[in-house]
Amino acid sequence: MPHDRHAVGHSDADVLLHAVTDALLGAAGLPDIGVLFPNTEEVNRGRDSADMLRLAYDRVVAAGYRLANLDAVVHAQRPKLSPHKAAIVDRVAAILGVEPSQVNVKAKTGEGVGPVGLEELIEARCVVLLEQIKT
Ligand SMILES: Nc1ccn([C@@H]2O[C@H](COP(=O)(O)O)[C@@H](O)[C@H]2O)c(=O)n1
Ligand SMILES: C[C@@]1(CO)OP(=O)(O)OP(=O)(O)OC[C@H]1O
Repeated sequence: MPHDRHAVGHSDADVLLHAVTDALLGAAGLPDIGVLFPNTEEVNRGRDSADMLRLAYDRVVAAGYRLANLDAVVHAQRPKLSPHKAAIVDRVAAILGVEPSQVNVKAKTGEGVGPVGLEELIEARCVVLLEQIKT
């Protein structure tokens, strides 16, 4: 999405995909993204977060779970996410190989105050519901 700022990270710093990744891993009782993909390893420099999300979800499935649905919120003063929400949902669903109806993405400004409102950072939170894969 075009913007005059960018997030800083060791990987590609995709805040939303990292939140989704950590929520999936956490719900399955697995180690977090920083343990699976340490920021001390060169292989993870500039790494595509979609790739990490895919691998993390493979771990979740291997642990016996699959996604029922997820709900994420991006806290960002700018840019406006609304025009892009459907594309973001479709992209997250495609990465995970699930239906777009299983993915919900919301956005909140910081109402102009605090680190989000002053555009010092953006953050994302995500909750997921997993179901056990019946064997
Ligand atoms: N980066 C953002 C932030 C918010 N929105 C949408 O704007 C509406 C109002 O947001 P408030 O934080 O003032 O409640 C709301 O519908 C958000 O989804 C956005 O698109 N992009
Ligand atoms: C995934 C990693 C890999 O470098 O990426 P970062 O962009 O540093 O993102 P963050 O979520 O702060 O920490 C986890 C890192 O291990």
